[in-house]
Amino acid sequence: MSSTEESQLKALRKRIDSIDEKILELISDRARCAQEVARVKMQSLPEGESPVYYRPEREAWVLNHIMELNKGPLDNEEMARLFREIMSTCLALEQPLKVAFLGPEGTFTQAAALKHFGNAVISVPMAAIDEVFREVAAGAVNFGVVPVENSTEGAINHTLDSFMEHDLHICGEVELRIHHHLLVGENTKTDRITRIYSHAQSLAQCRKWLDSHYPNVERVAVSSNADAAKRIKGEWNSAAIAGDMASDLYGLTKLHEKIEDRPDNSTRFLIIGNQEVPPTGEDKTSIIVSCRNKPGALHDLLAPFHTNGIDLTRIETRPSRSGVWSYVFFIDFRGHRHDPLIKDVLERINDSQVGVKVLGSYPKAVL
Ligand SMILES: O=C(O)C(=O)C[C@]1(C(=O)O)C=C[C@@H](O)C=C1
Repeated sequence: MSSTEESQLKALRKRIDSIDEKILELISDRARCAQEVARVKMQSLPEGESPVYYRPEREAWVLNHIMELNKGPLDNEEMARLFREIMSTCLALEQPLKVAFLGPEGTFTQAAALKHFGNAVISVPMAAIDEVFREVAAGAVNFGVVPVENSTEGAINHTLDSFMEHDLHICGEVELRIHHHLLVGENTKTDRITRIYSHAQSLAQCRKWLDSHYPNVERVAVSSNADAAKRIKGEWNSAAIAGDMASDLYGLTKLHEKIEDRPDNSTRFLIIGNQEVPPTGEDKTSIIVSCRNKPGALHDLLAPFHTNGIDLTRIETRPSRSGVWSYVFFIDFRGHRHDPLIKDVLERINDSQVGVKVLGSYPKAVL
């Protein structure tokens, strides 16, 4: 390196050091503000109530605001991710959040939980979707994260069914781009792979790629792709399909990257809790409606949405679990349950159908 380069580097690093010192001071200032916020939340409480530290509507506002102000060179998502982590750490000063997710460690659901809450939360793996619901309902954790739909494979029925059994609120949503990789451990000779493990959904999402690259290799469905990654660590000549988190966690090698059949493969996850979230202006609402099995029932159900100009984003049908109702619709739409037009729709559906349960209104995914 020439002496001119060396002196340029030295000067730039001096500038970086001074900027870092300012950032440090500002982050500490922000953290002290969050501690003050916690104190205010404590003091204004009615008798017997506990403070609500986590405020998804405020977090969505902060992240959207940062993205509006951002002029680069970092792109909006990167900048919001940095602020996501700062807020996560500030919240941990107010209250360390415990978040249950569909485990084991290294699943896409854990990646979604950390994307939504940041890395300062305590994430707790659960063996099944229903266990995540039960853990939240029992108050053992503050929130839960469960997958609800995949762009290639459709609805996650276990999640929809669990909503019928538990009285929990949806407090948020996360969308995650799902990239699958073919992973191997150090004992596997890459030309001798005889088995490929993954979750059934992940095998399905990579079906065409597997058909053309490994048509004669046995595909074994296991309980999660993180479990697949864990298994092959000690096995000879087997591979797993899983994502980055599982690959890093178990120290595996990526033999082929991004092998999902559809490049836009993504999964939507829901945050479940006990808290109702106020409007942000960019919200979604999810409801369950049970209908009588009569001609025109679906038309009658959807008509109020049409007349009030409400944008439906998803509709799923599930068989009803009680013998009384024959089918149940899960409907997502834009807007908040407190918006006048939506209040009106909900009242009209309530009059014409057997039952409506509002699962929650929550900010549209920011990141
Ligand atoms: O504004 C609040 O209510 C806060 O608690 C502060 C803060 C933040 O760090 O900005 C932290 C946690 C909340 O979830 C939202 C925002």
